[in-house]
Formats: sequence, structure tokens, C-alpha cells
Amino acid sequence: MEYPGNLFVVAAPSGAGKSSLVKALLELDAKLAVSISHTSRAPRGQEQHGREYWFIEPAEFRTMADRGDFFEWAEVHGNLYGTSRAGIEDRLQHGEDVVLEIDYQGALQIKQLFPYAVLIFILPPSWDELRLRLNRRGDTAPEVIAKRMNTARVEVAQARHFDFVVVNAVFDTAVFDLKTIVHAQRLKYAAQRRNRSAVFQALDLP
Ligand SMILES: Nc1nc2c(ncn2[C@@H]2O[C@H](COP(=O)(O)OP(=O)(O)O)[C@@H](O)[C@H]2O)c(=O)[nH]1
Ligand SMILES: Nc1ncnc2c1ncn2[C@@H]1O[C@H](COP(=O)(O)OP(=O)(O)O)[C@@H](O)[C@H]1O
Repeated sequence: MEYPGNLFVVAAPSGAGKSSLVKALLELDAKLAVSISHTSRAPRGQEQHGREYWFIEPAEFRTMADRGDFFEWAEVHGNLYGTSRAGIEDRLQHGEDVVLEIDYQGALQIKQLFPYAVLIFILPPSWDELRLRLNRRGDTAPEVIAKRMNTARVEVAQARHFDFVVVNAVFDTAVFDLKTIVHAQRLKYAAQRRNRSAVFQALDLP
């Protein structure tokens, strides 16, 4: 499948800083939009339906999956998550850029469907720091943290299938790395199409 918009996929083990980084990236780049996923998990803390996720019942999720409503979906930490076609197809068709914040299983499915998608894996600087961040966030029970640390080992092993790996040690440096990847992809895509105006647009030149 091919659309004129760029597709960026960001995956990371839970607690590595993916949500915070993507949020900061969106604040820097008005031309990017993040896709809101559907999930069967219950909302956490201040989360709102339609803002962090579309929260739906497992049965409804299964119906959507059977109907082919998702570009990809996967079970993560015992819950179902999916990227709906309706959420991003329109934007991509209009040449707008989209970021997917999803797990590695979803990322690999997206790469099959959209070979030009740019897959970015966020790594924490160390396992100890990952545990610290999960603890500090304060919204995850100790037994859940232990489970996520185990899953993190499986997830990190998948980083080799990604186009880029960004280490989130110093936050601002990691945001800058992401911004550079997005910028480089826009220039590459514009150059591939030999489209002078698209190159100028990507450079933010008049
Ligand atoms: N495959 C897939 N994974 C998703 C999707 N949305 C979120 N995820 C992933 O599901 C995992 C759990 O997310 P979440 O419940 O928000 O917990 P968090 O890991 O603490 O942020 C994370 O790795 C997300 O990136 C989606 O649409 N598809
Ligand atoms: N570079 C960093 N240095 C220190 N703490 C960070 C950094 N990046 C993120 N954090 C913190 O780590 C915790 C997990 O970040 P979050 O964005 O929720 O992770 P994820 O979306 O990957 O689960 C949050 O409390 C966040 O503020």
C-alpha cells in the first residue's frame, strides 16, 4: 500500500519514555499527527476516551478486527491494541504525516503493509533506569512492573528489525534525534519524487 504521506512508527519497552518523547516531538512539529489506537484495556488515571485511546470492550475489538477495520492489531500485556484504518488513511492519502506509537508486533505488521514506513525503536539507557522510570511514573503496580521488565527483554531483542534506534538518556537529545529522523525522511521522500516544491516544503523554505 502506498500513500503520499510519511508514516513513522515508534516502539519501545514500557517506561522507556515513548509517550513523553512523541508528545514533545508533536509540539515541535505541527505537520505531524499521532494516531489514536483502539484498546480493550481500561483507562488509567487521567486518560480520556478519544484522547489517549479509544477504549472499547474486548468483544467490540474482536468484531472490528474480524471486519478488517485495523491496519494492524496485537495483544500486549494481556490487552488488545489496534490501529484503525479510518484513523489514518485519510491523512496519509492527503499527503500528511502520521506517527504510530505501537508495540513491536504492530510495527512489524505495518512494515509489511507499508515498506516505506520508518520504524524507530526507543531504548532506555539501562535496565536499572527502565525500572526506575516505571517506578517513578507511579501508575503501575509492583507485580505489573516485574512483568513489564520481563517483556522488555523480548521487546528490546526486536530492535534489530527497526530502521533506527534512539537511546532516551537525555530527554532533549532523544527528541532532537527523533526530529532529525523525521526531517531526513521528508527530504528523502521528496528527493525520490524529484519534487522541488516538496523539498522546499520539507525544509520549511518559502
Ligand atoms: N500493536 C499495537 N500496539 C499498541 C497500539 N497502541 C498502543 N500499543 C502498545 O501497547 C503497549 C501498552 O501500552 P499502554 O497500555 O499505553 O501502556 P504503556 O506501555 O505503559 O504506555 C505499548 O507498547 C504501546 O505502544 C496499537 O494500536 N497497536
Ligand atoms: N530521558 C528521560 N530521563 C528521565 N526520565 C524520563 C525520560 N524520558 C521519560 N522519562 C520519564 O519516564 C517515565 C516513563 O515515560 P513514558 O513516556 O510514560 O514511557 P512509555 O510511554 O515508554 O511507557 C515518565 O515518568 C517520564 O516522565
